[in-house]
Amino acid sequence: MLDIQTLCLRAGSFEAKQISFSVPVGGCHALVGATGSGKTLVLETIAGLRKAQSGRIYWFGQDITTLPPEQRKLAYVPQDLALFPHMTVRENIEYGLRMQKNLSSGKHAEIDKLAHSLGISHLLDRSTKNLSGGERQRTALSRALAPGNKLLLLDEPFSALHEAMRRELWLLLKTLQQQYGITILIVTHDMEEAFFLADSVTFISRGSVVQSGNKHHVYQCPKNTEAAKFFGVQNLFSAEVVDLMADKVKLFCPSLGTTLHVTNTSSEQLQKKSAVTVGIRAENIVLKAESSVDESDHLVGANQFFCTVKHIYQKRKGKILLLQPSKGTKMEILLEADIAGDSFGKIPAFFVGQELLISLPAEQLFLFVD
Ligand SMILES: Nc1ncnc2c1ncn2[C@@H]1O[C@H](COP(=O)(O)OP(=O)(O)OP(=O)(O)O)[C@@H](O)[C@H]1O
Repeated sequence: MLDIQTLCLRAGSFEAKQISFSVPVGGCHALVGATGSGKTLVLETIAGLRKAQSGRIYWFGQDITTLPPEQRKLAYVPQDLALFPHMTVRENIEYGLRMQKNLSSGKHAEIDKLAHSLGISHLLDRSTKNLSGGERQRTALSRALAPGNKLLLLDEPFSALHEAMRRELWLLLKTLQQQYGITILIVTHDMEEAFFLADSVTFISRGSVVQSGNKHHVYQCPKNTEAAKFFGVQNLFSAEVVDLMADKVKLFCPSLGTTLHVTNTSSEQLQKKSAVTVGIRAENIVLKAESSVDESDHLVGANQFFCTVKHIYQKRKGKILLLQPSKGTKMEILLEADIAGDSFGKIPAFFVGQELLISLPAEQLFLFVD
């Protein structure tokens, strides 16, 4: 296991404090957070390029906190890849083994096999200067894996690549992980990448861990408003607690001009009149078919209200609608609804200015006290 225990570090005026998380052997863990939150500094400290102020780093039961980088038995691929431009692809890949004075004829065969697995056999004698982005990534991964270390640290490895190439390399990385039994710690901004590659995630903000755990749990139960925003809860609004019931909490949300019932929430920290934040993912907003809207508006009640369509964005499949609540506080509050292709049977056409009845299902609402 890679076990990071209460790691503290400093770079200039920036401090990362009490960073703790663990990655089981053979697992993949994603370190995520906004730009400047300290992800690279944490990775560099684990790699041994930066000194920890306090805390411990264990890899496979060994305390590696103070070991020099070359004794940590790990591979590190920095954001800029740091390929040697004056060397060929093969010389780059062999570099680590040469440093370890471990380049036997058997190792040459292993490198050929590794290059084959990474699809760069035909590039081995080329200079790294004119490689494409994807070829550079494959070369950097080969160089990292060649010495046979089983812990791979990757700093935003695929961020500069276009979507199709990124997906191809995700699949390649998964295959290599299984083939070579590698444990991976990856820094990424990209939630899709984190969810595709990793089993667990740690979200850090301003140098502190906000939430760490299984990726599904973190996605389904973000700990606070900041984590919710980061994990894709696009719609977040201030509200006030009106009533606490056994199975739900009743809120009033001025910006939406409506009463909301929220289930799936613990009311322990709540009191009547508590200020809270309520949120919903864009894909969980439900549009009601026009035929179900009664002229007397009797359908409009808790969790259901009319909105006007302000903007429509086309997606590859479906649409994003930006909706203004008709009875809200008339501030420029917009709800983002992500309408999948299969909803079009209900409402065949959308247009700006259209009035729609929407529903925010009580069990899909998040409630935060922060
Ligand atoms: N050597 C340094 N001296 C002073 N400050 C530094 C140094 N290195 C990094 N920082 C600062 O520390 C903070 C965290 O940097 P870090 O590179 O870890 O962020 P990050 O989360 O990896 O960001 P990004 O996602 O943009 O790469 C930033 O504010 C950065 O400017």
